[in-house]
Amino acid sequence: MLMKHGMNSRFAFLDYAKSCTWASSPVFRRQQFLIRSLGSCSDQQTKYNKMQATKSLEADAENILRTITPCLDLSRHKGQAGKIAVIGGCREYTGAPYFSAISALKIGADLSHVFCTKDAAPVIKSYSPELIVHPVLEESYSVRDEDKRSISSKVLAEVDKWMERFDCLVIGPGLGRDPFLLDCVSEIIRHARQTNIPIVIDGDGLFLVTNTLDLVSGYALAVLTPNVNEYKRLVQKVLSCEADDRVAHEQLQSLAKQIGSVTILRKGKSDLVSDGETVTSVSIYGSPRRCGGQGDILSGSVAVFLSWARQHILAADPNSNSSISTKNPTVLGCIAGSALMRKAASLAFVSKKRSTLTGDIIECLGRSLEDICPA
Ligand SMILES: NC(=O)C1=CN([C@@H]2O[C@H](COP(=O)(O)OP(=O)(O)OC[C@H]3O[C@@H](n4cnc5c(N)ncnc54)[C@H](O)[C@@H]3O)[C@@H](O)[C@H]2O)[C@@H](O)CC1
Ligand SMILES: Nc1ncnc2c1ncn2[C@@H]1O[C@H](COP(=O)(O)OP(=O)(O)OP(=O)(O)O)[C@@H](O)[C@H]1O
Ligand SMILES: [Mg+2]
Repeated sequence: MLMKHGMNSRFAFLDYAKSCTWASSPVFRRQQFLIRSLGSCSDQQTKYNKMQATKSLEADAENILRTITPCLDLSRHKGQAGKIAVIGGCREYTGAPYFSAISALKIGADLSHVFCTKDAAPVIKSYSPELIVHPVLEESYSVRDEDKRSISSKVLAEVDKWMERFDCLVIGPGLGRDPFLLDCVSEIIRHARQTNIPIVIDGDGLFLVTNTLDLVSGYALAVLTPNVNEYKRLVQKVLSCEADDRVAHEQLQSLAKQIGSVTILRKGKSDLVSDGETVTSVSIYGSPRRCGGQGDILSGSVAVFLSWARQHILAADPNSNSSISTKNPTVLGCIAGSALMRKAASLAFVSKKRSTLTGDIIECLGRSLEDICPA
């Protein structure tokens, strides 16, 4: 019907449809949503056709994971398999940055740093001697108003000393929502962009970015990993409507496009990944256990695979037939990170069932990668 009349008569179409029972059908409501979200520009018909044609293809996740994971080679030196930094960890949350940073190491990164508040640092250090922990962030309660400017510069200088060494930053696990701390983290994001360091934004980092979209808008090396709540807030803010599962793929694609250049990994029963151009799903494995902390594992996992995907693409023979080397590395990183996290969760669930915790899943990361891509 819509195609027959063309988009010029879309309002006539809506009027007609409202008057019949079909107007209350899910198909009609879905079309209405699409039409509204297209705006009123002249190439609506093309846009509409494109959106109708948007198919979320299930990713060939294991193949991607196998292709981008670097070989273990005696000639390589420390650091070449990845240096990751997590910006997060405050008085309330010390588990989240730990889960993210330790997951990066367990998957195969060489070094994993955590930049957190002074209170959180000794706690995070006590979980593991493997992590390099920097107690540099400050929350409002410990800073006088007159000192805010100088402390903010100090925080930034501390992080900047290290910035260029990192292959990827994960911003947000257990960060908290203190306004002064978030202001400092905004500056860290700006510096990461200037230095072209990829960033994975999760947890409270998404709270910050949702309220200040400019921080990531137009940055192709930014990945957002929202859970259900975080996704709803992003959709409300950016698309001015409610998240709607009936048009999940189109909505995700519009969201990524509207924010500009970023890649979004929407977590859920199936993980959906879009950079605004394509939408891909990862539905393999997974577990029915929903303990907190699995998203933190995912953020560390995506950071490592994103770094490996970039390395793989840089080293790829331009004449090779591998279609993977022509893909967006942020999308590849999301697909591989998601698949590995879901496989580890399913393995942990087989042995731990209802008592599966995040630590159990982390313990399964190595075996999961080994099953797919033997060392
Ligand atoms: N062991 C740990 O330290 C863990 C810490 N975590 C951290 O906990 C923090 C919060 O993550 P969640 O996954 O719980 O985040 P959610 O956004 O899913 O929920 C946070 C809380 O905010 C509430 N909320 C919903 N909408 C809101 C709005 N518009 N404004 C303010 N609050 C709203 C929710 O009801 C919920 O109670 C993050 O920093 C996250 O990284 C989690 O990763 C879980 C594990
Ligand atoms: N219903 C589901 N079925 C299967 N897997 C799921 C389901 N929901 C989420 N997951 C998987 O769990 C992982 C974490 O997603 P989740 O939505 O729990 O993140 P989160 O809320 O940010 O976690 P965190 O507690 O670490 O903050 C994702 O990789 C996703 O694939
Ligand atoms: Mg989370």
